Amino acid sequence: MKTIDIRILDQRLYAQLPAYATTGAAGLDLRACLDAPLTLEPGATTLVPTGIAIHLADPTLAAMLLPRSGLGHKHGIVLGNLVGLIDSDYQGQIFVSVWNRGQQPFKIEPLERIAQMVVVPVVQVGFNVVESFSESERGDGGFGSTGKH
Ligand SMILES: O=c1ccn([C@H]2C[C@H](O)[C@@H](COP(=O)(O)OP(=O)(O)OP(=O)(O)O)O2)c(=O)[nH]1
Repeated sequence: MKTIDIRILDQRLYAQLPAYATTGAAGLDLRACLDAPLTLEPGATTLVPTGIAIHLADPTLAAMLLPRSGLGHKHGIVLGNLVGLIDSDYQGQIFVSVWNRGQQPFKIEPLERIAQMVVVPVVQVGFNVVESFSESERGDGGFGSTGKH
């Protein structure tokens, strides 16, 4: 198992520390490190601090921030950037862009689990500039070119 360095920037999270040891779940829940509840109006987006910083260090790793299923499906609380990408050399606090795409105001409580993070492998490639590609079955067909069934 790989380990990565994590800094706890918000003292309140020390109570949650066991959750930052691996649990077998794909995603690590990220908490809204707010001082007071924050109401997000329909259509509004806000940047929420998570109280943690990670240093992946290895360029073949990245972390992705994703919505929590229940919040997204039931309340329309998703990410303003749709997916957040954490670079392997980023060392700052992780922020979540929280977007209320729903119809109702949504109150974010301090330390509420607001999004999740998953560490993913990244293949480092070099680009070989060419004039044309060797033939493939699909060619340039895309965007529904194969029909519905
Ligand atoms: O949801 C996110 C997305 C990014 N980041 C941090 C980590 C990431 O490594 C850094 C830069 O993200 P990105 O490259 O996606 O942002 P950019 O808009 O291209 O800005 P930059 O010029 O800083 O690369 O911001 C977050 O904390 N939360």
